[in-house]
Amino acid sequence: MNILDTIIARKRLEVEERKSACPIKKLEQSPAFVRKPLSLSAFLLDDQLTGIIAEFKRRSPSKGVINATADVVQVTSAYAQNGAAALSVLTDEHFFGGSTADLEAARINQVPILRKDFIIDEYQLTEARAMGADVILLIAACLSPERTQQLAKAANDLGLEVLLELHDEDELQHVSEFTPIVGINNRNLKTFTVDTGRSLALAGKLPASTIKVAESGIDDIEQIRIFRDHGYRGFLVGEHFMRSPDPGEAFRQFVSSMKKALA
Ligand SMILES: O=P(O)(O)OC[C@@H](O)[C@@H](O)c1c[nH]c2ccccc12
Repeated sequence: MNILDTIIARKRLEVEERKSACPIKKLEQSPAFVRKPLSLSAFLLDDQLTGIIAEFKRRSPSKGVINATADVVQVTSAYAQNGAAALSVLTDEHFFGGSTADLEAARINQVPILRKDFIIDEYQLTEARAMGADVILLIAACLSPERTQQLAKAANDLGLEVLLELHDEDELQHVSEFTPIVGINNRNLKTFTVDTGRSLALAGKLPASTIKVAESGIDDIEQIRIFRDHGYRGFLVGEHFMRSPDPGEAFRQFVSSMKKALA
């Protein structure tokens, strides 16, 4: 079994446990349920912002512990105050050290929040809405095209936007009217190999109207310039900031150099 299969197998059990612990009706009573979600598309297309979706990630199966001490409110607030177009917050506990509480804490910020998790069931969409997320991730590598469409439509019906994550050309069939924002993950979730050429290779194969996001392995401004030249409007960056003892400050410095370099 590859790592993605292992994660999904565990996720299925977790979701069943969560369903019995907290019925949908209860999730729907959460205060976050009545707020109007923010639009990732609008924030990504806002030229005053950077296009960066800045991630809060404590650890990962490929890298182990990335940052054991970072404070979610401090870091995500620094991201938001320094031009992040959106926040990505890991909510998977077992493999990434994230939690619902992390996302709820990040909600003090007025920028879109992506619930970064492995979504396989409608219940997780209601959960995402209840914890205050604006956007959910759907990973083509662990869903059939039909299932992707169903989940994307259900997410839209709940007022959530979707970031559809693809890794290769075969997964293009997952794209539908419900997924106008597409991320190309440079990391293969089955083998962990990272190749930023993935985003470049797939850029031209997406429908022209797609809002494109380059994901993973991004650690310098020159890469962002190249992605932009290939039509990318979004850049999902985690480790490069989280690796720093002060990820918020690392983000601020990155953005300041980026403004100078890309002015
Ligand atoms: O830390 P990086 O290399 O900057 O990558 C961020 C993000 O793209 C990565 O965390 C990610 C992309 N898709 C995922 C799916 C699940 C978990 C994590 C991810």
